[in-house]
Amino acid sequence: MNIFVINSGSSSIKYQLFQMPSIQPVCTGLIERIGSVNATIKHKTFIGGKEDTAEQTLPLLNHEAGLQQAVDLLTHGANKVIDNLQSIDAVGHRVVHGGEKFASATFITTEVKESIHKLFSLAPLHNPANYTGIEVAEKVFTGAKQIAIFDTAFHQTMPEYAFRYALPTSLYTNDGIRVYGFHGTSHDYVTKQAMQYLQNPAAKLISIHLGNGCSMAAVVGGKCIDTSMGFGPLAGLVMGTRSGDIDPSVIFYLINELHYLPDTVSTLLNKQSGMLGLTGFIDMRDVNKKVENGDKEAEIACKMYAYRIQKYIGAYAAAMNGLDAIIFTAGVGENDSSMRRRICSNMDYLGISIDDERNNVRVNNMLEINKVDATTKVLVIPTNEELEIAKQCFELLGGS
Ligand SMILES: Nc1ncnc2c1ncn2[C@@H]1O[C@H](COP(=O)(O)OP(=O)(O)O)[C@@H](O)[C@H]1O
Ligand SMILES: CC(=O)OP(=O)(O)O
Ligand SMILES: [Mg+2]
Repeated sequence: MNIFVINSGSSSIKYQLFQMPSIQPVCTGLIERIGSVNATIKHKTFIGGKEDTAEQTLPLLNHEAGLQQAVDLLTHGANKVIDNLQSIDAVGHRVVHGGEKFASATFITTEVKESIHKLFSLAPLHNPANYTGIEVAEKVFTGAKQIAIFDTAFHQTMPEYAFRYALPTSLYTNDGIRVYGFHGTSHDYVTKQAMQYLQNPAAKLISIHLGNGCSMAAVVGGKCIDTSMGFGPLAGLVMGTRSGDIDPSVIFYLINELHYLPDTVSTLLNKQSGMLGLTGFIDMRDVNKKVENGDKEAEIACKMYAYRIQKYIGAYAAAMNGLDAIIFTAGVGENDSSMRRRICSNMDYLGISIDDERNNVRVNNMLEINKVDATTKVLVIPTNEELEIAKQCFELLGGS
């Protein structure tokens, strides 16, 4: 069964084609800097044990243009992997916000699309791009089932005392204002890997997803009990362009005293804050270069980024009344050993202590980086949201 997975981010698209039940992709792709004249596409194919990569830089003004390009690469040129688009049986879409409605993989109908559309304002960097992905896929993969996998679904197991805000009850019951949580597919994937590795199906785990968006989840026995993002993907950790937790009084001050408009505040917190606001750079590799050159602002930004994560680790160890392992994943979590070192410093009270030599090893699969005698495991686990999405689609379609 051919399953094509689309993971549309704010400025990137990741895609993978699987011939399920094989979990080895036939091809993978990464399109970055969408919205610019210097967008890049990296299209990798894995056929007959041979890996091939095609790379190009081109103008891509929006997600639609990006997806069209990906579709062309699937069916044309030296790196094509299928003869025609009709051979795709299902398209799995990562959808960031699904509200309270969706707790598992869902066939996309007009009503499902409406629900995704209604949530645009709560996930402004993501749901519009996810929606475009669905519309394009419906047009080009006309023979395929369209399936949505929601970032919010994994967090639906949170207890009510963890997902409610202390606001008047009607704002929850009538208006759905509560914690939803995001990156669920990633937290689900890496915690399952960790449980298997630890051979402990009841493990108390903290999953730390550090990409452009960053979030953490406390997971006991495979079930999420708390997470750092909230009503939208803006709360919690310091991110590439998002502020994470701030006192809501700041927003009133911006509006009432500094005369910001609500939309300008939204843009400020979603697109101009985080590492970008603190250092002028979104990409942690650029921030790290500034730190190496002795830049004080970049140093304090990295300290803030790590300190926020340390505080959440403490909170989640308390929430779970114990801790077996913490997991680092996504772009920064998987690749940035200096940030992992910062986060794991002065955490021996919680049994967290990393081995510098192991922390600096670079591999593409799971790595245990704690000292051998540390009581809490520290694992680096590459996430694979696309594979998890393909598996959930396959299951929904009756495969096993
Ligand atoms: N070698 C590296 N060192 C530090 N950070 C890295 C490295 N490689 C990637 N990153 C970070 O990973 C981020 C992207 O992570 P990713 O999980 O792909 O994010 P997203 O899915 O949100 O686009 C980049 O912004 C960059 O900061
Ligand atoms: C929800 C979210 O922040 O996703 P991403 O990290 O892909 O931007
Ligand atoms: Mg991501």
